[in-house]
Amino acid sequence: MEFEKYQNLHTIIMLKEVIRKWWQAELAFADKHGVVQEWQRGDIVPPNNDFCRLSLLSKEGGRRCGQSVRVLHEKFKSSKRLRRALTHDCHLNFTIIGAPLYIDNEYEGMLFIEGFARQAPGPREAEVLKSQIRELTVVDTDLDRAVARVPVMDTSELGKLADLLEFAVNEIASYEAELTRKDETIHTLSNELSDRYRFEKIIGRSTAMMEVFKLMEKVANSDSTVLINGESGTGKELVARAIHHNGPRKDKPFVVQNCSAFNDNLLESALFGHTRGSFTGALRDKKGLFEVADGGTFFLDEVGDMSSALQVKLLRVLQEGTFIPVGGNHSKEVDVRVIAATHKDMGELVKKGEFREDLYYRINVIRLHLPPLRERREDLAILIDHFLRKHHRDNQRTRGLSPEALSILHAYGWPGNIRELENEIERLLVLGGDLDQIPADLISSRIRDAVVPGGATLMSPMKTTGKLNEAVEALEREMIQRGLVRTQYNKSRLARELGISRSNLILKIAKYSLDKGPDTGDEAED
Ligand SMILES: Nc1ncnc2c1ncn2[C@@H]1O[C@H](COP(=O)(O)OP(=O)(O)OP(=O)(O)O)[C@@H](O)[C@H]1O
Repeated sequence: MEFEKYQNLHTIIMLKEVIRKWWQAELAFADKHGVVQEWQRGDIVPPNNDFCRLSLLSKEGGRRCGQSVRVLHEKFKSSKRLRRALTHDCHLNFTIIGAPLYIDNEYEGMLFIEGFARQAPGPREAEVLKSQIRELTVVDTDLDRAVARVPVMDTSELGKLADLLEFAVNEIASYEAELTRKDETIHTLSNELSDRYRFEKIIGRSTAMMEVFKLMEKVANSDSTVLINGESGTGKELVARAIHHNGPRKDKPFVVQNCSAFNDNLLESALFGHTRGSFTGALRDKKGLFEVADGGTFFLDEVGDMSSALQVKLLRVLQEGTFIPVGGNHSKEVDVRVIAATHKDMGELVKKGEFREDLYYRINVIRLHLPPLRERREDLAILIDHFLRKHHRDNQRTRGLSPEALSILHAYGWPGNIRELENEIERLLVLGGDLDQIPADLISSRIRDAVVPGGATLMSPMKTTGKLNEAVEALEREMIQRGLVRTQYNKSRLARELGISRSNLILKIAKYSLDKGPDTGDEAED
């Protein structure tokens, strides 16, 4: 379960605010394996308690913090009867309080707050704390001040916090129950819809696509000519096929020709066929595609690119159902439904005299406009999901995209529309096939750079006022700190990612006291 999707719940936003304001603490979530995904990703909001901050941001300390959270998680996991908030003392002897989240009677993880003492540390406890933290990391803070600032919570405060946490998990559970109810309704509705429309390969829930489906349903059973208008990659051919396969001509051929693919002579011969000897190389009679499509549907893509001579011939087929092959004397008769498509503004072409007005009115009987992906962003999530399933190979491990990868895909403009999206997802599945989640750094640099220039990650908003050099240092420190956690302290890899030398990175790590000391030699790849 992804906790990210609850971050925007009004209740969770309010609770986070209240907890920050009254207890200067951060609400966090450990998943059903006891893992705090945000910590794992290096997305650590520095806690108010300096000891916890120092510990969480150091390698060994971070491991121990995770371990302490897991102990409380194991308690919940071991018994379904434990539904109320519980506390546990962490490796630094501070309290963690957590409440289990149950969805559909299944344990899904716990919400927790950590890092406060039940009473102010006495001199002996203070000494123990100081020496514990010095063992874990290089200390950049006045520890006596840190001891004095340790947040303290008495039993009655703790009770309030427990109530809030229990309230939050109940809110999430009811939200999920509501979603499941909605999903079931949508499922039933969409089953009914797909029975009616049977356009199941065309994915889209946006209002714009619903209009398209409605119109498709109307035109599928008629014989009218349809003009599909839309940018490249918006699904014009897919829609044309669906109209054909859902209409009375479905058992007859569906033929496709792109009118911009050939020169005029070749296109004429491809469309209408030719007779033997009609031009050099015409060794025998050849059927044209209109004849091949007889009884079925002819999809003429990029119809706006047709020359005026061919426009006349097309008009004749549409009006009379007849044509004369290249070099022939006799006209042939066919029964073909034409679906034309273009990415151009046909009205404009008519105005400029580049497209015959009579032909335009003949093919523009029913106009179906396919909106570009950037105008129906609400379809992005289901399209991504659809392509992940479509291109997922059997026994492939990956379950989906990381939250950061998803945010980048959602922020991108998709000039190449659905084709571009499909290609990108297919590529990501190939590259990230063995990873649980596909990380953002596998996304094509073209897309990443368009969203976050320079390849930076999507970070929390930075300070935009104050001294520039301080802000730059703060950003540098944050990028290195998160990068160290993300790469599990693999400095060579991080230096490569940041585009600096390894020795420069080590200098910066020392400058910002981000490591415990000299290399321990236990890095994954160094
Ligand atoms: N709504 C959709 N749901 C699922 N797949 C889609 C959808 N729209 C398009 N696709 C997929 O995107 C790709 C491009 O679609 P298609 O070839 O129909 O676009 P087009 O508008 O005809 O493009 P062009 O104008 O460049 O020929 C195809 O693989 C198609 O299956």
